[in-house]
Amino acid sequence: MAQSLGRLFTLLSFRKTHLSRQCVQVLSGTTLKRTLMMRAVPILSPKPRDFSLPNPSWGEEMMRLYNYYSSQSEVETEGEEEQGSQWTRLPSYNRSLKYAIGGVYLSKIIQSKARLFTRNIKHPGAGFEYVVFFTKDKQRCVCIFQAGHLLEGPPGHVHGGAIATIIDTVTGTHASLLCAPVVTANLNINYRSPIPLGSTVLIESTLDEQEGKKTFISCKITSTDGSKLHTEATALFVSVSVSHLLRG
Ligand SMILES: CCCCCCCCCC(=O)SCCNC(=O)CCNC(=O)[C@H](O)C(C)(C)COP(=O)(O)OP(=O)(O)OC[C@H]1O[C@@H](n2cnc3c(N)ncnc32)[C@H](O)[C@@H]1OP(=O)(O)O
Repeated sequence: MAQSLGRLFTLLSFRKTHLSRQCVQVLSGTTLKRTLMMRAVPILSPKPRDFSLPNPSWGEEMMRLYNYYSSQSEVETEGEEEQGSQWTRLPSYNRSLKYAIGGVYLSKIIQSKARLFTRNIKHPGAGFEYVVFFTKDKQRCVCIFQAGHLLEGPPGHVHGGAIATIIDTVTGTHASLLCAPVVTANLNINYRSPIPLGSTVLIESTLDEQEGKKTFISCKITSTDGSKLHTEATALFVSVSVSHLLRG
C-alpha cells in the first residue's frame, strides 16, 4: 500500500513537473514569438494599415461624409503633384513619426517605437475612428470623427479628455502639415454641449496665424449638419527640432 502510494506520488510529481515545464516552454515560446512578431511587424511589414480608410465599424453617417469628402479629394502620395481637388485625405498610421517630423529621415526602428495614442485601440469602433482631409492651401482641415464606447465619460457621452485628445490630434496634425515637427504649447477648450457616444461629428481646424516658431489654430466640433456646436478650442503649436521631439 505504502509502496503504491509512493509510486503514485512520484508519478504525479513527475507529471506535474513535466507539465509545468511544458507549460513554461509553450508559454515562453508563444510569448517570445509574439514579442518578436510585435517588434518585427512594424519594421518588416511593407504596407502598414492606413487607419483613415473605412472599416466595418463605421456607421452610416461616417460613411456618408467619408464618401462626400472623398468624392472631392485624392490621397496624398509622396512626390506627386495634387490635381486641383478641393480636399486631400491624409493617410493615418499607428506609428506617427514619419508624418510628425516633416520628412526628415529616421531609421525604421526609431519610427516603430513611436506609437500614436489614438490609433492604438485595437478593436475597430471601440475608440477613436476618424479621418482627416485638408485643403490644398493647408489653411483648413476637416475631420470626421466617430466616438466609440471606450471613450465614455458622462453616461452615454464622450469624456472631456477624449474630446481634448481628438482636438489635439486634429489641430496637431494640421500644424504638422504646415511646419513639422511641432509640439502643443497651449490648448484652450470650451465644452458647449455633450457629444453622444457612438455619434459622428465634424471637427474643423482653421489656421489663424503663423508667427516665427508659433502656429495658432482654432477648432470647433459640430454635429454633422452644423446645427449644434459641441466644442470650441484654440491651440498654439511651437516648432521644435527633431531631437527635441524625440527626447521629449
Ligand atoms: C501626423 C502626426 C500627428 C500628430 C498629432 C498629435 C499631436 C499631439 C501633439 C502633442 O500632444 S505634443 C505633447 C504635449 N506638449 C508638450 O509636451 C510640450 C512640452 N513643452 C515644451 O516642449 C516647451 O515648453 C515648448 C517647446 C512648447 C516651448 O519651449 P520654449 O518656451 O523653450 O520655446 P521657445 O522659447 O522657442 O518659444 C517659442 C515661442 O513660443 C512661446 N511659447 C512657448 N510656450 C508657450 C505657451 N505655453 N503659451 C504661450 N506661448 C508660449 C514663447 O514665448 C516664444 O514666443 P516668442 O517667439 O514670441 O518669444
